[in-house]
Amino acid sequence: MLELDRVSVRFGALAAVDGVSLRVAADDVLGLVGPNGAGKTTLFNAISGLVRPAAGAIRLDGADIGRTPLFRRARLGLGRTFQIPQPLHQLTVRENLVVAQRFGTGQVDERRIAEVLDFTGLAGKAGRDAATGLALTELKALEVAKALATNPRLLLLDEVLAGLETTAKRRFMGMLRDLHVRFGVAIVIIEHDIATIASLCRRVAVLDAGRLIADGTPDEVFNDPAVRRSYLGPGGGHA
Ligand SMILES: Nc1ncnc2c1ncn2[C@@H]1O[C@H](COP(=O)(O)OP(=O)(O)OP(=O)(O)O)[C@@H](O)[C@H]1O
Repeated sequence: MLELDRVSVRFGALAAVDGVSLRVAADDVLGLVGPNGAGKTTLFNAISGLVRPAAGAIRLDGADIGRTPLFRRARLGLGRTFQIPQPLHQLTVRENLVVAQRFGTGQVDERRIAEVLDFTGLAGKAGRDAATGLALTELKALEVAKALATNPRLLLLDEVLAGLETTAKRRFMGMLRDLHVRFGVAIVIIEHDIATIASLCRRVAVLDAGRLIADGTPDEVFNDPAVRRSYLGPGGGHA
């Protein structure tokens, strides 16, 4: 469904994303990993329309969306979350979903919102102030809920699991697996923890200094000498 063809993003002299070609299929759960500053978030920004690539093509279902505005990409089925949850201040959880849904679909679908609140475990918190009334796990769930409210076919998840303690992380991973099956959404997830990626994803892509250096099953990728050198360090230990 999504095809990146030699995509590059530059900030001045820095090639933050450097000639990346990658395909994501409708049934993929793809892990995107790499050291800090490798270009993962920038790649998400290019796909979702927050930054414009200096070169290369981004295609969704074969159509070039490289110059398509952000909201239109959302309406084509691209959903994303942000690394640092930023709910709208002075709006409730439910109102945050309404705003996100209106942006991403152009309308408000109460049934979908109720379904998403229920699915993400936020139904009991729907009336809370989203910026001040939620714990970290709930804030992360709200990020996913906002994206889900827009009926995405592909969800880009930027470190949604980071900072969660073990039990909450396990529950959250279960929710992501269910989401993939129940809503038929393809997932690309940025995550630093290798064990998490290996358990959640059938496929892993590795970025290093803006370049894609590996793309395969977790087994293939994490045993690739180039990945071990660059991502895991010279000793091959955990990052
Ligand atoms: N708006 C910007 N202006 C200038 N440089 C930027 C900008 N955004 C990102 N960069 C730089 O681009 C490179 C890639 O950053 P990016 O945030 O995409 O990496 P990342 O792999 O997501 O890192 P992390 O794992 O730390 O989140 C870094 O060197 C970063 O400093």
